[in-house]
Amino acid sequence: MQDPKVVIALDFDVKKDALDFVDRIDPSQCRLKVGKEMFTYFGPEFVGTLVAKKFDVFLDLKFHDIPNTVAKACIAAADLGVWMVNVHASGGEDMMIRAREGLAQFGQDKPHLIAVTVLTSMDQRQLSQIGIQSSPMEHVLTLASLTKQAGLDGVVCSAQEAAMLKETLGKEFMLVTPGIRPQGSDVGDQKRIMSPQEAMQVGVDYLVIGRPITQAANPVAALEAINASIA
Ligand SMILES: O=c1ccn([C@@H]2O[C@H](COP(=O)(O)O)[C@@H](O)[C@H]2O)c(=O)[nH]1
Repeated sequence: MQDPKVVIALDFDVKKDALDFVDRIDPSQCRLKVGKEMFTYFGPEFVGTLVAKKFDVFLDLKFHDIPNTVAKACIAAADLGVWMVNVHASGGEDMMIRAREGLAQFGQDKPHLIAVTVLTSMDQRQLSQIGIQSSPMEHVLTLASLTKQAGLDGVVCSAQEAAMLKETLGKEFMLVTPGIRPQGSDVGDQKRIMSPQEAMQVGVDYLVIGRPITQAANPVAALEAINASIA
């Protein structure tokens, strides 16, 4: 498969379980995401193991700190050979610019740099609890516009905002969407969700999918079914 669209969120808490799963899948069929849980348990060495197995790895640590610290963290991620790294857009334009500038030294080998807008687990009620009165759609647009202005490659958003963002910010601006739920799967803590097929139809570039695959009775079959549904 050229350019696999599914990025599996490998949120395992036992390294052997994760590696058993990884050994049953092919890098041509999906990419892998390592987030805060696995990175905290198993560290950079685990990321290196996945890279050595030829997987494209999205290191989803959502950096959010002062510009100098975030730039150096992004450089450390690039040193691991990851395909994609991210920061929080709410860290501001200066922080995002410094992160982008820090990665420039990697030339053609630099990872994609994207920014998280509004977490897919958040809805209008939760936004207003943290003092944001705009709708999720409006706030995603504000943060995605700032991200584009800072020269990053794209954003993490929900698929519900994809059509609006592609229309406003252009087709080249990459959209990476968690909160993907195949019909009938458990929604869990996600609020702004969409099915894999619908997400592809509205222009999403990469679908981040965790539990609907990793906690399925047969995770490999679950991945195959999703890939078939979006082929
Ligand atoms: O807005 C965001 C940003 C990141 N995530 C991460 O994606 C996966 C989703 O896993 P599921 O099991 O498919 O819900 C998870 O690792 C999150 O940390 C997100 O969900 N929303």
